[in-house]
Amino acid sequence: MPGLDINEISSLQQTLNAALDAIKDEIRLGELPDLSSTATSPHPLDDPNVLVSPRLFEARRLTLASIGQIKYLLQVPYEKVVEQSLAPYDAATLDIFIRTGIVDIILANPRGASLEQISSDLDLHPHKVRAVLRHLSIQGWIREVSEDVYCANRSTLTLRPGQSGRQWAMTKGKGKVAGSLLDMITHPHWKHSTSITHTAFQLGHNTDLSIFAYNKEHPAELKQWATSVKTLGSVYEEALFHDYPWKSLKSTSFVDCAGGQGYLSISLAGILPSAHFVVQDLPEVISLTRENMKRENPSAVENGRLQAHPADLFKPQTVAADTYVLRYILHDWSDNDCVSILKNISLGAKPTSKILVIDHVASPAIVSRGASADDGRHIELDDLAGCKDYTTISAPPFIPKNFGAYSYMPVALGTHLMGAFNARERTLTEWRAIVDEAGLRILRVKALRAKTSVIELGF
Ligand SMILES: C[S@@+](CC[C@H](N)C(=O)[O-])C[C@H]1O[C@@H](n2cnc3c(N)ncnc32)[C@H](O)[C@@H]1O
Repeated sequence: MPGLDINEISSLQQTLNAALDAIKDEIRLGELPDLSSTATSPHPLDDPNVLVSPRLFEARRLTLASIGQIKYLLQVPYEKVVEQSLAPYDAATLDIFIRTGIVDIILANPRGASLEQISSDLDLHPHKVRAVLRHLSIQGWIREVSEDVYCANRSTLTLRPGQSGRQWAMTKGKGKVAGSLLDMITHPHWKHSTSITHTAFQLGHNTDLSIFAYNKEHPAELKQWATSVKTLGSVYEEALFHDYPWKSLKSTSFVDCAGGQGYLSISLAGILPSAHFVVQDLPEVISLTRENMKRENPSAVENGRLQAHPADLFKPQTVAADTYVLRYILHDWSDNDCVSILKNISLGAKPTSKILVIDHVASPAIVSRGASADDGRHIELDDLAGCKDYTTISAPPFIPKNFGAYSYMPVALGTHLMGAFNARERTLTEWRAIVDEAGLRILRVKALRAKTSVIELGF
């Protein structure tokens, strides 16, 4: 048939089948429960802090990437345009689901909540509630078990109060930034600027302030923003502690640069009992950090093993430590600012110090007809059978190097970082350019069973 690349569809089918076989195999070997879309209790695969085997982790990446590529092969382009232009309603319906309390009613009724019950309990119009619920059903947030009766599923569980999904979703503002992105990148005076005060954030919020200065003036928003950022760290904590060899660093002193409310250092203090930690951040954040530390580990605060001090990333580092950690920091800043942050750390560091950058390492979206990997290695799914140490596989033919649809979250987050900070997620080539410019070296990059990696820097 003209235009139909039979090799491509056959290759993707083969990749998808192999990935699904590996998932089934690993579920059996790991004695994990079967996956079910009707289950109402979480599966170990649902929690990023339950570490699944490296082969299972990679097989899931590959499955989601293959499904994405198959969809792009088959979907009618016009319908794809319509679907994508309607994407703001994906965010809007999720927001309505949580903020009106519809999700809580559905969660409280394990056999299903009827449209009538939901509408009358919340005093909302049933036609409007139905539109929202149908939208959410086709995206897998709930199940319509009989006409107009809705049940929770495994995805709904992350929207329970206190859960990471709900905490992330409660931070507003992405719509305003996205709505001003076109004006930002075509702005007559700002279009070539990389300043944090020349972004869609300023245009969408009608302010001159950077997102950090704006949050300082809006303490409730600062608290909510900090809570959602915290989820990005806490959901990948097990992967970070397990897949990166913290103990072999033999480091006794850490500075957690722009460490926010100190959660990373609080957790690291638990696994490295003889190390000392200094968390640095802006003065308005450090008071929250101190409260957290006292609540979470009072004895480490009393004996000085956990400290919090105000410090500016753009001033010379004053603490000499074995290790400096920058988690989710450099992706908020332009290249020049990143170079300046790294140079300022270097001013206080020892020649033997290391700097650990914990951030996403993006890959280009190149699709090749042969398997491809960033570093020239060739590792297939079955090479990971029985492996305990995590390593990434190479992208098979017709799967993008960045695993395409699987990378939606970091790629979209990168777009948001551009709109909010004039920053971005970087590829290894881009990381190298910054590190070279700062007079440092990349010692190694350790991928994690997460959306982030650890980039180890030295002098
Ligand atoms: C995305 S949060 C990351 C927090 C923390 N590293 C973590 O992983 O949870 C960015 C942090 O940078 C801090 N920050 C922004 N500008 C700063 C500056 N000039 N000096 C020090 N900290 C700064 C913010 O207050 C915020 O806590």
